Amino acid sequence: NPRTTPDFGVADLSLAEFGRKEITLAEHEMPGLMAMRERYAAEQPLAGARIAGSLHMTVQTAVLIETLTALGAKVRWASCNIFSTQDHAAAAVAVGDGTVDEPAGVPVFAWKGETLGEYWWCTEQILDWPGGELPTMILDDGGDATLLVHRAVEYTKAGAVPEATADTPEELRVLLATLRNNLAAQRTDWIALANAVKGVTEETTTGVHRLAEMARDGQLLFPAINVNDSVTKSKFDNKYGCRHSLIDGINRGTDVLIGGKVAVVCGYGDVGKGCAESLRGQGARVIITEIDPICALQAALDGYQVARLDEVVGYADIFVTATGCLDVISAEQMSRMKHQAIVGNIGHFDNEIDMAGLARLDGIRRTEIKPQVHTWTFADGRSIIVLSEGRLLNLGNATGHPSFVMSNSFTNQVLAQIELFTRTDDYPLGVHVLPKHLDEEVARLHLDALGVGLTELTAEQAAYLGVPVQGPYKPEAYRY
Ligand SMILES: NC(=O)c1ccc[n+]([C@@H]2O[C@H](COP(=O)([O-])OP(=O)(O)OC[C@H]3O[C@@H](n4cnc5c(N)ncnc54)[C@H](O)[C@@H]3O)[C@@H](O)[C@H]2O)c1
Ligand SMILES: Nc1ncnc2c1ncn2CC[C@H](O)C(=O)O
Repeated sequence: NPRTTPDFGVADLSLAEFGRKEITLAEHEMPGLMAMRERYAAEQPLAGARIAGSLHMTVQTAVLIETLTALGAKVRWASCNIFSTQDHAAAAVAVGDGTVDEPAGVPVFAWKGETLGEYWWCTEQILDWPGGELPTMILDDGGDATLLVHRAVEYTKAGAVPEATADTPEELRVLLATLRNNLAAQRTDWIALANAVKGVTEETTTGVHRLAEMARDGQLLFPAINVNDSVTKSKFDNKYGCRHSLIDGINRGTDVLIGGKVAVVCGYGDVGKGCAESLRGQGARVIITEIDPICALQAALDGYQVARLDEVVGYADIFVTATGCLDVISAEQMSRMKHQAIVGNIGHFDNEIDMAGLARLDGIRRTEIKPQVHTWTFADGRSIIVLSEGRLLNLGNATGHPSFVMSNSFTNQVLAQIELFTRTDDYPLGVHVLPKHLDEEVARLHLDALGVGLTELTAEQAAYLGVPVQGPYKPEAYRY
């Protein structure tokens, strides 16, 4: 790749100084990660671990990476989205304690604005360790690194990579081409690599969905920890993180006044709840679409109109998909939207909005306003504004969630990496969650920073509730 120095694939190493300044600010806002460094500095629980990381290469992720290395791990990193990298963070991690001329940090293969071919090339690099070493852990967000390993093993055993079909999504079409080249070059013994991997820790809802399907179909090659369903991840990052970063993306992308407008949020799960609150907080009249009667009822009792998309597509001003599903907004529905309606997605993948169908409409014309902001003009002259080409707009048009909420998510990632690397036998093939006492510990690590005064249970109260004085305080089935 033309942008790639021999060991480091970042956009511009000279941005490292700026990145380091923002990483230093972020560390102060990430008490959970900094506590991990303090608590485990002597023990070095990740010594010997070789972690292949595929997660948005942001300032917050830089603090995660440098926490993993502080605990003894060796790391190689790529982003899990072509638009989400913050180039100054990538440069700072790559330079590390070295210099721009002699970077000595973590090999990073990520830059904002990757092509799909570059994206899968970067993902190959985090699995291609020097000196014949193999990765022993994967840290994934959305499951693309895990998918590449599983497909590479499958095609190695089959002796060929299948051809794409007419309806193969572009992302997977490029993956097939990448694997065809990789297997032809015989650079990697994928079966040995999969056997070397002790397990994967998965960040997000959609990645967990993929893992559950692989486990159900008996295809999982190594155990997984579902980090997303730690309460201190999904009930914080997914909700409060999106509450913060959704409007950041809309504002930076369009500068349109949200107040007074009609905004549609598709999906009222953890992410949709944060999005709806965010838009209502700006004075928008928020309408929810949902398929699940329970979430639809929640939305209604939270005071939102709940409607079918077709009923509102002609008069709403802003549309946000937050479902983890596919084809939520069709090209035909976009063709019925108001002039300059804003359309964006905050779900993990770009299949929530039918961008391919939009591009196939007769007479459609795409105009770049600025990177990650495009107008799509229909034959009759009306246009819509699409953010980040249908990819997650909070990281494509803005900088994603703030450090404090990512500290909760990433402290779970560090604990999950330690659990899976040091206690592998406790995690048989399948998809697991962290025990509740660790979830509560993550919350405890973030209370002081907010001045929280936590009430202590007396022994009598604990006996009455039937819980230990120090917790866990809730049964596994409890829904926070
Ligand atoms: N951009 C980010 O920073 C960020 C952060 C966390 C999660 N995510 C991603 O956001 C997506 C949603 O995550 P979540 O944790 O809220 O999942 P969730 O399962 O809690 O919520 C999704 C909701 O969408 C609903 N839904 C599904 N298909 C629908 C459809 N066709 N129309 C309307 N509603 C539909 C479901 O019933 C569910 O209530 C996932 O892809 C996840 O990986 C993104
Ligand atoms: N600031 C961020 N850094 C890294 N990843 C981020 C950031 N904001 C949102 N994300 C997406 C990860 C999130 O936990 C998810 O579940 O997708």
